[in-house]
Amino acid sequence: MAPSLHPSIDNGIKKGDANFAGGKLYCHCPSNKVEVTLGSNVLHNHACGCSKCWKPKSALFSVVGVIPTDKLSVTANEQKLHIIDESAAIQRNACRECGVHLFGRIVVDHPFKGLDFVHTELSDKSGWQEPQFAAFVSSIIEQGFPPDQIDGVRSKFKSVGLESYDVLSPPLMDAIATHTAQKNKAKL
Ligand SMILES: N[C@@H](CCC(=O)N[C@@H](CSCO)C(=O)NCC(=O)O)C(=O)O
Ligand SMILES: [Zn+2]
Ligand SMILES: [Zn+2]
Repeated sequence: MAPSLHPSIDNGIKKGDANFAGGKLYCHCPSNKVEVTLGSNVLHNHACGCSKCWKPKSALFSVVGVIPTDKLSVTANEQKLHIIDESAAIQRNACRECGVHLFGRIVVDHPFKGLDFVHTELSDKSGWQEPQFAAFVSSIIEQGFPPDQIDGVRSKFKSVGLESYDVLSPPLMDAIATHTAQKNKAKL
């Protein structure tokens, strides 16, 4: 059986709703769930193969999108959250009990500062923006995926309409490079 890329990708992608207004995310604890309320849809939703993003059980990829920080609030059981790695650019706030990542916040100078990274599969609503592309695909090899099977992964993404990249998509990489160029100019 082919390995699961992600449950929301394996059987084809369901398009989101352009007028979707947001909803709540819940961790996987059976009770006293951490609850996060999002006041809008997400942007730049994508599959991510990196080793740091939270993936559901047995999936090779995470699906992660961004939302402005001021549209996100923790509305229940915040005391269960802890930051996985304080030194990472994206500070991933996870539930201490079930391990699910509720949101990742950028606190350092970064082109995406002001945006939080979230996993819309933690919501019980549909209408969230669908994944737009696959990022950090080769990173799954770093985590042990057989390199001779990576073409199959890229083909599977293609068959559901997603381009594969080994970093982020070109428009997002351009935004990061523009930010770096501006910082470099400021130093001259
Ligand atoms: N090969 C590494 C790549 C990790 C990486 O750079 N991840 C990206 C994308 S995360 C969501 O798109 C990133 O920006 N990371 C910053 C951070 O995690 O703080 C690996 O697989 O670990
Ligand atoms: Zn939990
Ligand atoms: Zn990632």
